[in-house]
Amino acid sequence: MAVRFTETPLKGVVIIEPDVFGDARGFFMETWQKIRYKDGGIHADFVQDNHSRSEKGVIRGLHYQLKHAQDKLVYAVRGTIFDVAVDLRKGSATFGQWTGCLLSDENRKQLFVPKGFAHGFSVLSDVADVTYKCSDYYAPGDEYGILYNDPELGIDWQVKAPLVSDKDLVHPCLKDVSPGQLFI
Ligand SMILES: Cc1cn([C@H]2C[C@H](O)[C@@H](COP(=O)(O)OP(=O)(O)O[C@H]3O[C@H](C)C(=O)[C@H](O)[C@H]3O)O2)c(=O)[nH]c1=O
Repeated sequence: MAVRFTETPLKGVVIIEPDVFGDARGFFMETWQKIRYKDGGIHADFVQDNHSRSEKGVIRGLHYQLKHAQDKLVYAVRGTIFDVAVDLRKGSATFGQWTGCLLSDENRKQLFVPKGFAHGFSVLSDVADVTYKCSDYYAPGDEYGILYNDPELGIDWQVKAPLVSDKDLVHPCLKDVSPGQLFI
């Protein structure tokens, strides 16, 4: 078998299906391997691993960084999330469009979200543990967001009555973001 890399409608956002080796004890999988992922077009040099745990119905996002923009490799170690990327690249043919992918401890898929995209996810299972590799360091002063329920984005998060942080409730809609806070 080989790791499968599948392009999404948003160029650069890639669904990855690593090999999973099951046996009577359980399973083993490599969740990232630099050369193999480079061969698959994932050229990010990751420097930080994150892990967040969320309850059912949580939506985290839509977040992005500018000066310290991060490529992200997202993986649901436990539970099921609907992982979403929104194209914020000025001049992109898919600017303002979104794509989403179910990532779970069943399908063991990953989503690669490159710089230039806002990222967020909703939690469909009782709890979800999400880990993601980032290609730049956390920069608290370089955090930006888009309102998760921006009517023009029309993202179907597949959750009712979402639990969202106060911070995420006050992000602007994409149409209200100043051009200087989008990607060249
Ligand atoms: C992102 C981050 C946060 N933190 C600290 C700062 C806060 O005290 C606490 C929670 O942070 P926050 O509420 O920003 O966490 P999320 O809402 O999950 O943010 C993430 O959500 C979406 C899905 C993303 O893609 C980004 O990685 C990130 O913005 O962790 C750190 O120490 N390092 C970090 O890299």
